[in-house]
Amino acid sequence: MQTISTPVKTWFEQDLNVSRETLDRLNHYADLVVKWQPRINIVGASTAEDVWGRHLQDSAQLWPYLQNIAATGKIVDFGSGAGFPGIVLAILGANNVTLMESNTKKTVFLMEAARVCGVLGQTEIARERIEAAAPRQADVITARAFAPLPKLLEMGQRHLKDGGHYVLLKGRAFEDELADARDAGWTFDVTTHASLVDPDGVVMILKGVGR
Ligand SMILES: C[S@@+](CC[C@H](N)C(=O)[O-])C[C@H]1O[C@@H](n2cnc3c(N)ncnc32)[C@H](O)[C@@H]1O
Repeated sequence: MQTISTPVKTWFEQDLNVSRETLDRLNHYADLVVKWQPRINIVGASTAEDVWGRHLQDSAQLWPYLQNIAATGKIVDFGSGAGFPGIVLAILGANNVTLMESNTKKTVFLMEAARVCGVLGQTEIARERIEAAAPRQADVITARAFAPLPKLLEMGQRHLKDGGHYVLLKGRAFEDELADARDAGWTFDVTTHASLVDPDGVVMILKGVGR
């Protein structure tokens, strides 16, 4: 079992109000990430020591911004890697999550994680390059540590349905990325919320994206 600090556990139990069963599934997932880490380097080795704080909570902090669409809406997670945030969102209750990941070893891990965590029926694991994949008609596109904003929007618009939006985890360069996206001709309404995990990072929500 991976160590979970008291504040992180309290946040999951009280702020997210997750059930015992969901916490157990997240525990299975955390164990699997750490077990596979030496084999395929799915997360940074140093971050595997605090998989709950660095990866699970970081991903789960998106949940309050997605909860209202998660039952029926389609979430497409770009460059899911080990499943952050896509697998975490499925465990929390998102019913229709597409995990787009081009690396074969990572998609093998994602299949195993989805099976072990009981979310295979809620997830599509797409071993594809996002630029080449068939349009997915997403209600929401999520991404963490995937690509700078102009590139992400370039790839995303084809997969987003009319009226869809982005919910992104962004690091300290988020203001520069917003400026770069505007310089590239993108228009959007943006809201940012301080990250609970990265002192310089934000949850970034982009609506009405166009060019
Ligand atoms: C830095 S990792 C981040 C993984 C995960 N989102 C996380 O936060 O831990 C970026 C991932 O995007 C995947 N990726 C990069 N370009 C891609 C593309 N064009 N299509 C699909 N996946 C891509 C890589 O294989 C890699 O697993």
